[in-house]
This record gives sequence, structure tokens and C-alpha cells, in this order.
Amino acid sequence: MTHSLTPNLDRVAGPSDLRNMDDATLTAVAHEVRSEVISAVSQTGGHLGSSLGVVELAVAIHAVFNTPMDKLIWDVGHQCYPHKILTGRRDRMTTLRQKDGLSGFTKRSESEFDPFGAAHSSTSISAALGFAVGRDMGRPTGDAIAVIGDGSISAGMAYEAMNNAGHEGRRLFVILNDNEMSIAPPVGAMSSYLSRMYANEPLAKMKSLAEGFEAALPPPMREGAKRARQLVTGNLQGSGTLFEELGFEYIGPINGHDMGQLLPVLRAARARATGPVLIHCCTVKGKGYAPAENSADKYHGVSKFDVESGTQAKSKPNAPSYTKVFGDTLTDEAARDPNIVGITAAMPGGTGIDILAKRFPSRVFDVGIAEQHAVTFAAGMAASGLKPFCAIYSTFLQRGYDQVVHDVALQNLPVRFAIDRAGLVGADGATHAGAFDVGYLAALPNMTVMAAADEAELMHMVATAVAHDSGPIAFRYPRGSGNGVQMPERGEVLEIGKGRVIQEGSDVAFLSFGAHLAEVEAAARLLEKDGVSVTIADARFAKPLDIELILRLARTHDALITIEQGARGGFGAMVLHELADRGALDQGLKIRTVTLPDRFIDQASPDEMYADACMTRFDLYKMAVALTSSDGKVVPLTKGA
Ligand SMILES: Cc1ncc(C[n+]2csc(CCOP(=O)(O)OP(=O)(O)O)c2C)c(N)n1
Ligand SMILES: CC(=O)[C@@H](O)[C@H](O)COP(=O)(O)O
Ligand SMILES: [Mg+2]
Repeated sequence: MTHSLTPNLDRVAGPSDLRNMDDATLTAVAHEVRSEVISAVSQTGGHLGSSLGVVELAVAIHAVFNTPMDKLIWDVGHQCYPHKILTGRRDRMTTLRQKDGLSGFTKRSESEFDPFGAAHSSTSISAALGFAVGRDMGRPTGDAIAVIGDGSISAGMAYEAMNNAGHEGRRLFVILNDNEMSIAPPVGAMSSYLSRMYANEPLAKMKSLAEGFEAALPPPMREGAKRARQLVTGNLQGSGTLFEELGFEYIGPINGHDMGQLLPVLRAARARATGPVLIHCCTVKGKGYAPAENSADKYHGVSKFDVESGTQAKSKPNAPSYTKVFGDTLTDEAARDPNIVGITAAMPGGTGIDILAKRFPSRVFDVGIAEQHAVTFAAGMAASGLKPFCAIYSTFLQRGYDQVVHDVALQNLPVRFAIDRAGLVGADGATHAGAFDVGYLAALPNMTVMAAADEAELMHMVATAVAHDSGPIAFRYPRGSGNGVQMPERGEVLEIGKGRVIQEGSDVAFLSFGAHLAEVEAAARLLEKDGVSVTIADARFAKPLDIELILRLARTHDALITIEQGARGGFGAMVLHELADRGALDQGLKIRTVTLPDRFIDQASPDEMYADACMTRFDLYKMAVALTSSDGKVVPLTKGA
């Protein structure tokens, strides 16, 4: 007879089962959930460290609150793996972040236990407050609980929400999961403030509990709470934390791995709260798995790994990553130009800004998860005469859009936007797909927008951005490694608004913008086998466009196809506007725009996602054949269907 390694977890089909368990069994369940998370992520890769840090929290919250009637909202959602295991998705954990599998984040369409989707940070308190208002206005919904990390609570949205929640005074629970880590070590005054809050206090003590909460706690904790409050505030009224000033009842700090603290505190809070409550839990990122706890990044995001040793299976790339090429090139440029500075919003490693920071630490600014501030901060620097490189992933820059419009473009300030993770990124799925930046940037007066076709082009674009002092400029490049092309010694300054012709043909012209060029070249090889003569051009710029080149391609070919790794409303749309305005579409030109479809694409490998988007070489080939065939029959792509 075989014994299950998870006898207690095996009894949990859903959170309601937790509510019939005693505290010791809940502790045992947490232990088993932790091994289950490690085992699943070792096979799939994913956000391990953050998930390991909230195992006890997930068990305790589901045991105390009445989910799914009560709405549990995980900020970012990257720590939701224990929650998924406990909410009926245990048997699908090895499909995490894969095509047709479980999302790596919370997702409304996936489970009734995911009341609000996430992946971008700092939205949970706003959403929870929305649910609280819904409840108070008679909607069939219970309590609202937001769990937010110390990194994510540094963002403006979280304060906007707390400011509003304190004013509303509605019953609402915010659990601050404070592990003293963002992706990188957290930065900023808020992070220092949180550290000070528990630096001198044993975790078991309560700093400031209202009388009602204290009374509801078991006697030893009640005494500890009172004592701690007196110690810190000198009186029993005990106000003074930032959260209290914002109108929250503050409970904590407590040890977020000790069920003996978590369960009574949550029960007391649930029994007594009348307004917004903030429960400050101290946790350890990577808790319970030594390789994670001991690593510098706490295994924030890992690839598949060997559980015994913690060694991750990382394939050796044939070419440097775009991120590294950007970081190295910017550092070389910065060595020549002391006005260059770098800005990142909590992603120093992800953006390659850490390379610049290593060489010129005083010229790099990590502002925390604060993209809006990052953009306006960069605008101020540009106004002062510096050359700021604001390096932000395409999707996260969405959060700073008004700042790009109002503070940068409108004032024509030369902020350089280095837009990493452009296009489809794979396992993080739709929330992280860099689909919209070309559309939202190219729409802006004064803005110059470039996309790198390969890593050498990226070097040229960094050099071009350094030289371009007359207004804002952006360049985009994808996640992952380059194509292994020959790299120049140094990037060349490109002529603004000029594309390049890769090969001349006569039947069909592919006008590519950005990193899909290699796929376009592969399509051209297929077409040439069929005797179709193909021109390939790399537009380099979506704004300003190389009108001369585009008009020539339109005049001299039967068909023109634009290609970009972005949504509709981007490069292709800019080309169509220009051609239409110049009357070039009046003569029956066959033109098609290959873009991402008008729908969100779920997680899969980038190749699978581009196949789903009908953007493979075979799709391009079929489109070109249809456009150039003598009967003129067009085979429409199925995108958007
Ligand atoms: C708007 C936005 N910017 C950046 C990120 C990238 N990001 C994901 S998790 C994370 C760190 C979050 O830290 P914290 O909230 O403390 O959670 P922890 O990983 O420590 O559990 C960052 C910067 C994001 N998801 N959303
Ligand atoms: C949750 C989150 O937003 C980040 O951790 C993100 O998953 C990082 O993505 P990269 O792996 O592309 O840096
Ligand atoms: Mg953290």
C-alpha cells in the first residue's frame, strides 16, 4: 500500500474543506502545499519565490474567510500558486503558464475563486474597494480582501486606493505581505519605513491594535498587543502609522508563516472590523526552499529546475539577449557621454539597466514600481539637459501613458524610451504582451518611434537615441535572445525616418517593422522557391515613416505587405494613413497589414502565440501567394475569428 505524501492536502477539494480542519491540520496542509508548489514549478518554471512566501497566508485566508463569496484578490497574482492548489486547480498545476494550461496569474475566466484578474501590480486595493462598495449596495458579494506585497504597495495606485478606502470607511481587508523584496531588493522611502516598523520588534508583538481587535485575540496575544502598542506609541490610543493616518485600522506586524498568529489575527479581524483594516504580515520570499531563500533574487522567476539541487535548466542561447545588448550598448555610450542617465521602475535586471548601474551607479535611478513617476521624472531630467533613458517593458509603460503624452510629448522633451518585451512574450501571457506601444506612441506629435529588427539594429537605435536631442524617441525590441547577427564595434546614428532595403524584387514587397524580419526573410525564401520575386525592406521607423521608400514599394510591386509584432493601429495603420492621404490607395494597390489580431492571446511559447496570430512564415507565404496569383484570389487570414 502506498502512502500519500500529502494526506492532509488530499482532503482539500476546495477551501470549504479547510474550514472544517483544526489549526494543527491547517499547519500540516500548508506544509504539504509548499512541497506541491515546489514540485509543480520544478516542472513548469514560474514565480516560485513569491508563491512560497504566501503558503500559510493562502491557507489561513481561505480557512477564515468565506471564499468565493468573500473576494480574495492577489496583487500582481504572481504569488497565486498556493491559492490555485487550494481552489480546485491542483491537478492542473503542471500545465501552469503553458498553452491551454493554467495562467500564471489570477484570471476571472479560470475560476470563481479568482474574482479579479491581475499581473500588473498595485491594483488589488482599488478592486477590493470596488467589491466592498458592491456589497454595501446590495450585490451578492461578501468581504473583500486584498493581498499586496511590499514592492507593489510602493506604487501610486495603491495609495490612491488607500486614500479613497480610508475616506469611504467601508469594511475592507488589506493584507500587506512584507517580504522585504520586490523583484530586486526594494527601494525607496516606503520600503525603509516598512523595515523600520518591525526592525526593533519581535514579530509576535502587535504594534497597534484597536481595542476591539485586542479583546478578540487569545489572552497571550492580547497582552502582547497592548504592550507593543504602549511601547511604540506611549499610549493606548495608538495611532500614528501611515496606514492609520490614511484611515485604516493597523494590525501587526505579525509573522506570516506562523499559523498560530495568522489564524487568530484573521479571525479577530473578520469578527470585529467595521472599516478598512491593514494587516501587516512579515514573510520570507522563497520560504521553506533553501535554494530560493539563499539566492539573491529569492527565485522570483525560475525556469524548470532540479528540486534536489535547485539548479535551473537554462538553455544556452546562441546569441546575446536584446536586454543585454541594450544594457551593454547604453553603458558604452554612457562612458562617452556623461549626460546619459538610466531609469528603471523596479526592473533593473529585466531591463538591463543593472549593467549601466554596475559601471555608473550614481547615474541610475530605480524608482520602484512607479512607471508614471519614472516617465515624468525622466521628463524633468530631460528638461534639465540630461539624456534620460527610461527603460520600461512595453506593457508596463501603458501605466505611464498620460505622462508620456502630457509631460514628454507635449513639451517635446528628449526622453529616450527603451521599450523591452515588445511583442508576444510567452509564458506570462496576454497581460505582458507588448502589443500596443507602437499605436499609442506613434499617435503622439513630436514622437519618434523605432523598432529593432535584430541586435545589431538595436545598437544603432541606442546610438540614434543618444544623438537625438530634439524631441522624445522610443525604440522597441523583444524578449529573449537576438538572431546571432554580426555585431558592429559601435552603433551608428541612423538617419531619422529612413528605412533600409534588405533585398530587391519585383512581385511582392514585404515592409517589416521590427523583430519579425527573420520570419519575413524565411517567408521570402519559400516564395522564391515558387518563383515569386520578393522585395524585403526594414522600415526601422514607424514615425516618421520613410515615405519615399514606401511610395516606391507601392508603385513598383503588385502587392505590399506590412508586418509588425504589435496590435492593429500601429505601424501598418501609419503606412495606410500615409498612402491614403497621398492618394496611393486610389489606384488599386494590393496592400495587407500583418499585425496581432484584435483579441488577447493566452500564454504559450512565443512561437505558438505567433502561430495563433497567423504570423508565421507560412502565413506570410500564403498571403503573398494569394495576392500575387493570377486569379487575384485572396486567402484571408483567420485572425480575429
Ligand atoms: C505595473 C507593474 N510594474 C512592474 C511589474 C513587474 N513586477 C512583477 S512582481 C514585481 C515585484 C513585486 O514585489 P512584491 O509586491 O513585494 O511581491 P513579491 O514578489 O515580493 O512577493 C514587479 C516589479 C508589474 N507586474 N506591474
Ligand atoms: C510578474 C511580473 O510581472 C514579472 O515577474 C514578469 O513575469 C517578469 O517577466 P520577464 O521574465 O520577462 O522579466
Ligand atoms: Mg515583496
